[in-house]
Amino acid sequence: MRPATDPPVAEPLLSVQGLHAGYGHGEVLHGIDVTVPRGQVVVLLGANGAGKTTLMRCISGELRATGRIELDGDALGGLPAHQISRRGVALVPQGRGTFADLSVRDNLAVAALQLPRAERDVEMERWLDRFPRLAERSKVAAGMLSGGEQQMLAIARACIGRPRVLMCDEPSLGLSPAMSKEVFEVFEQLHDESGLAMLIVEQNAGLALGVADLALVIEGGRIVWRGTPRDLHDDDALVSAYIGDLEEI
Ligand SMILES: Nc1ncnc2c1ncn2[C@@H]1O[C@H](COP(=O)(O)OP(=O)(O)OP(=O)(O)O)[C@@H](O)[C@H]1O
Repeated sequence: MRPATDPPVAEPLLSVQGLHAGYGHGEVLHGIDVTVPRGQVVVLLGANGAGKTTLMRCISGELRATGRIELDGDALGGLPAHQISRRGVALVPQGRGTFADLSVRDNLAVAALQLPRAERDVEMERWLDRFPRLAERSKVAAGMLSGGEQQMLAIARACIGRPRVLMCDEPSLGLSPAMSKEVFEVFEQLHDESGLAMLIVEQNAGLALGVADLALVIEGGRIVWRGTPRDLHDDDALVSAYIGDLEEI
């Protein structure tokens, strides 16, 4: 494994420097540096318990941390989660974070509340057009949707506020291989259409690296490797530790 040195990167959009965080007295992240360049997709790989979710929770303002978190040069550290979301950082959490008892349409309506009133309906319709399966089920409670439909709804909810960075924690968790592929196709389309920058945590490394511009490996709360998917592919130790099946790259 080679040292975690920075390869040349495009202009940073989201930048995390020297981040320390944990729960109670136990530190989980020990000085994390992560950059999501403008218009790029970054995939974060790592074993269970390495700190991936914790990092996303810190960036989204759910968990306090020390260190610097900046979006386009503006400090986000210390801001409450709703303000970080308004600045343009959206998180699709593990477990999707939709309201199970609300209909698909109402889930979108709640997410649209962050937009100016005049734009809410248009934006909701845009996302229902975008996901015809959600449009067909717009009156169905989110809790009654399939896992894949719930994931699409969660992505639509996150995107409705027009984020500048979309973070997604284990989007394929519990989904069939076919549905996981569909979710990653959505990421690819979103990225191609609008150059949306993304930070994705995903266990299915083959699938995630297929859409990634950059990959990071986190171990024990430290970033131990960073590079392109192709670099990762060439590193036998990393492949056997984190990937196994590279057919998707
Ligand atoms: N709410 C919490 N309270 C105490 N410890 C926690 C809490 N959440 C996570 N941890 C601990 O922090 C460490 C990092 O957890 P985290 O969920 O960030 O890892 P992860 O890389 O996302 O793993 P996974 O793939 O299992 O979700 C683990 O040791 C975990 O047990």
